[in-house]
Amino acid sequence: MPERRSSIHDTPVDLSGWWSGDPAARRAIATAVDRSCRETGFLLLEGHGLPDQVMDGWVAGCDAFFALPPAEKLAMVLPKEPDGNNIGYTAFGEEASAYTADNPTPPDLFEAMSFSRSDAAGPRFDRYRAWYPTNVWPARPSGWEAAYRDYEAAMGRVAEAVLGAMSLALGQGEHWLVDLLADAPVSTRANFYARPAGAPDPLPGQLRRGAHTDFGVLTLLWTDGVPGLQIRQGDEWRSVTPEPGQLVANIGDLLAMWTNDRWTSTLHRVLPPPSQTTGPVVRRSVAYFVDAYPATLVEPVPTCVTAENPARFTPIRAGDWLDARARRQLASSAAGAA
Ligand SMILES: O=C(O)CCC(=O)C(=O)O
Ligand SMILES: [Fe+2]
Repeated sequence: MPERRSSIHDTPVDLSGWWSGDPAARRAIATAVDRSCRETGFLLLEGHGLPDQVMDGWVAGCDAFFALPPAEKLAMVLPKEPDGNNIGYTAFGEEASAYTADNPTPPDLFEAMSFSRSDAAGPRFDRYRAWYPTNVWPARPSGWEAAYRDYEAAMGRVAEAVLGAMSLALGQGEHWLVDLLADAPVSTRANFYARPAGAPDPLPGQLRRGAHTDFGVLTLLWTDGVPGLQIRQGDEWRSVTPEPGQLVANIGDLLAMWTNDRWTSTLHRVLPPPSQTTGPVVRRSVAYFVDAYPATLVEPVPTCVTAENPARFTPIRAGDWLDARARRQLASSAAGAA
């Protein structure tokens, strides 16, 4: 039976009109973004301007890193910041995303490597330095940091366009989110989901990535096209499988709060390969997370609050929200674990 794909496949959002600056083209994109954000909180992006060779260069470095001997990768496990952003290597079995949604499960079947924005200099960042760690690069693969810089700059432009369209859609003027998030923590996480040949089937309830919502404002996701990502729609899980060249965008908890739930922060997960798969199945993804400056107060915007739909959230500082959510995803903090 063909897997049930999400309706977002029928209505990808084409950003190509954004780059001309034409106000009518920008408004049309904002309308499309608003529709997708209301319906699913997930968008497929085309015309996003991220050059293939930039993404390919970055992903080639990620592949080379994950292929290193385990000891070399484990040397990149860095101390966890109790309040702040974490960079470095996440070993297989270290995290379970579903804990953040109050659903204890066995650990997720992935490893990851995370990086922070590399332009966070100055007093405003120093005040919250733990949220803006300085990236640490392994000796191998060579050239990976340079590839990151190119990727980071190009993805930053995509994020600006999407945030601009979102701001217009919310009736706030196109610079609203871009300005509000100029100093936000931004992180990139390369995910590597390896199932070696002959691996035992996962434990009951064990996924490549457990069901969770993203904590921040906006996530831009590249995947290699290998299926697995699903989003929750009513009572169903629907598959999201971008075509080559498409990016996935989804909103996180903080934007759901800012929009007073006009846009939803949708539960999503990554399934393992079908049981009794004998050969190896690798899946790779790269997530670019835009959060919000820790001191920023997040509260429903006036354009999303009416007499019939009063504010559903009390104001919360972004840092308090992000920190509470991040603490819960370490496997060791699971309900019932030590
Ligand atoms: O690998 C994927 O497709 C999704 C990863 C994800 O949800 C995340 O990193 O938050
Ligand atoms: Fe996610």
